[in-house]
Amino acid sequence: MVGPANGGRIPRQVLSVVNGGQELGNRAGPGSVSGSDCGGFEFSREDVESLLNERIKTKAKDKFNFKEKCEVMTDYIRRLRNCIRWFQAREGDLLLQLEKHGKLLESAEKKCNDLEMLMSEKEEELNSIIMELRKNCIALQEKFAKEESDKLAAMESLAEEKDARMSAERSQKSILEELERAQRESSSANQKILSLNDMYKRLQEYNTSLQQYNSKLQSELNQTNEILKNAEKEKVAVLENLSSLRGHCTSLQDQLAATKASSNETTKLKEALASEVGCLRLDLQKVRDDRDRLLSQVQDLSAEVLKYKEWTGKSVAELGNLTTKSNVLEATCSSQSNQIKTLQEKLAAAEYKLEMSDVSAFEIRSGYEEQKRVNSDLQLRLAEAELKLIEGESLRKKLHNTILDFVLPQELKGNIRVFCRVRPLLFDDAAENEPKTVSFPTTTENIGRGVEVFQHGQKHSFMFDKVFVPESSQVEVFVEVSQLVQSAMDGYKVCIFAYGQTGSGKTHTMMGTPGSFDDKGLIPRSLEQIFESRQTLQNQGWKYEMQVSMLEIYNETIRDLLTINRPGSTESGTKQYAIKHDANGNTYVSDLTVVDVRSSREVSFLLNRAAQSRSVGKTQMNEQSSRSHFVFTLRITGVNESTEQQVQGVLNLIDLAGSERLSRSGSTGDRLKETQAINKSLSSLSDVIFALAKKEDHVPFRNSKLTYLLQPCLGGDSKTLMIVNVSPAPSSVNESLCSLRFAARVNACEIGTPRRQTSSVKQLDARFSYG
Ligand SMILES: Nc1ncnc2c1ncn2[C@@H]1O[C@H](COP(=O)(O)OP(=O)(O)OP(=O)(O)O)[C@@H](O)[C@H]1O
Repeated sequence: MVGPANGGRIPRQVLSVVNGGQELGNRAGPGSVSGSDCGGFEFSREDVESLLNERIKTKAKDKFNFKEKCEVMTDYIRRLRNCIRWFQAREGDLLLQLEKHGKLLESAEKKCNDLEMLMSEKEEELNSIIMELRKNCIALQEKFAKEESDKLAAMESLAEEKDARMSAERSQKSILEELERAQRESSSANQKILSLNDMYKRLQEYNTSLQQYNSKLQSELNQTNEILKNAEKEKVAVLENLSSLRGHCTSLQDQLAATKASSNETTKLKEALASEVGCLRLDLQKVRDDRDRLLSQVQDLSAEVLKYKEWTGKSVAELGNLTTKSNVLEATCSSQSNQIKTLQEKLAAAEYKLEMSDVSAFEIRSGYEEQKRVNSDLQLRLAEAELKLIEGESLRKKLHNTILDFVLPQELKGNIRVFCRVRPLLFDDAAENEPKTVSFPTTTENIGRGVEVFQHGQKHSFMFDKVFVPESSQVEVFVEVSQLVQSAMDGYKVCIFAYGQTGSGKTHTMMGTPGSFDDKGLIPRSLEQIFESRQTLQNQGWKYEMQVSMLEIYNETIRDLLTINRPGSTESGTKQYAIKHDANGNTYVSDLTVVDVRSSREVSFLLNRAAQSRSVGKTQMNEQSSRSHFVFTLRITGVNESTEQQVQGVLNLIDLAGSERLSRSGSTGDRLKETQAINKSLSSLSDVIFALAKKEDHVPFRNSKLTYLLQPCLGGDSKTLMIVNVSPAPSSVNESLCSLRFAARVNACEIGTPRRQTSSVKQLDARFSYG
């Protein structure tokens, strides 16, 4: 290819032509040189070629577009031609129409002139009307102005009314809201009323069902009481039967033994007689042999005599000798015959005797067999009776611990029950001329349960589970608690404590008068009952082990009352006894002496020993006042191997130190300290009881040794009885009221539910504990 003569460069003007007259300055790439710098040769050949190619491409595109445009234009021209043709065809019609329209236009012009005339007339008319209207308008404007002012006033009043209406609307709205609320409330109240009615109905139904249940319970109770009575009667009858059977059995056994002895004797006699008969038979044989021998001798001698008689020549002397010899022999022979006779008689008698003894031996043997049969019969009946007794006893236990507790509601009202005992007036009380301060209501519902105290002419009434009047004996008090004591044998933790002011009769109630049969207190009586019942239950396969410990809490210090102090030893006084509760709810005191006991006599001995170690002192109110809390604990472990049952009961009997007011007790020095310690621990006891009653999260058991020791009895699952002792002395009325108020609050408490501690024999835990 031949390029331009300027070395392949194309002048800018040429490019401009190629490019359709467009300037290419703005297309210059990097490295291009401006025209002024290069004397008109600005672009390279390649650039131009690419530009040309581009231009060719656009031209080709434009050509294509132009073609399209041509086609459109051709079509357009064709349609225009069609139109022209159509117009040419319609030209005549259109001319005719034009003419018609000219005429019409003329008539219209005419009409228009007429109308103009009419219009001018009308204009005049209208002008007059307008004038009139203007006048009217002015009048109307005046009226309008008036109306306007009226309107303004009306608007103002309207605005006022609007405000009023708004406020009325607002108040209406609020009233409506209130109404709505009231309606809602009313509907909810209605609903409530409905639900209350429903609830009332349900309550009524519940009430009737409760009443039915109550009457059912009552009838069940009556039935159970009947059953209990019958069981008791049966038990008594069985016991009587058993004892008579036992008596009969022992007499039969005695008879049997006597019969056996007489049978032995008879056998021995028979054997002696048999040996005697043997001897006699031997003798007889001997005598018979002798007799035979002698007879043969006599015969020989007789033959000799005959021979001698024949012999006449023999001497007479010799003959005489022989005769005497023969006589002697005959005499011997006859005496021996006699002997034989007597021996035969003796033998016959012995043989008769032997026969008789054989008969009597047979009779005795048959009698013995008969006795044996009767005896086994009796043994069977005895076993049956014992079985019945066991069943009766277990029924008693069941009834006692479920139904009785349900009815006399230790389990319904919690584990604390309260008895009150008012002691008789003592000589020291010196109240002869003073009016009585304590009395007992006699109404049916209060009798035996109510007590009234009069202070400054005002009556204060109290109700407890049981109230003992001054005339009540120790036995009467014990009868009421004996069932509770029995519970300890059945595996319950039982705690009985006496509370009251100093000199009110706590020690009398708990310990009584030592050595007196009638005045024995709860502790010795309980122990007697427990050991008696241990004896009875032994026949049913129960084996009980008892352990005793006794301690006192004096000035917040524990003292072991069973420790054997050598003279001068202060071991017990210095030892630190720690109260511990383990994970199983058992409480024990470290290092405390625990003694195994087998009889109530052993316990009495220990009680005497403890009584000698107790801290007692004299106060203005009591000659022999207990200055410490005395805690007697009997742990009972019973195992029945035949039924594989095991029970663990604890009996805590507590004689609390007397509450007293410092002013009245006349305490000073050590006594004052004692009294303060006593009062502190008693107030801790009341704090604990009230915290439990209120079901508070924290119960201050640790505030005193007494409450910490009794923690399982107070807060746990034990059966607790508080006996509040009251003095009827008018001088003690304030203290009596305090004690009774405290007891009444305790009585109203509902704490815990008693639980029996039973397990299988394998789970036996022999450790000593308080609860
Ligand atoms: N029920 C009663 N019948 C007869 N006498 C009684 C009775 N109760 C108490 N007494 C007599 O009252 C006196 C004081 O009784 P007791 O020592 O038992 O009181 P206390 O409450 O234990 O006193 P303290 O707290 O000071 O030890 C004693 O002489 C006791 O014999």
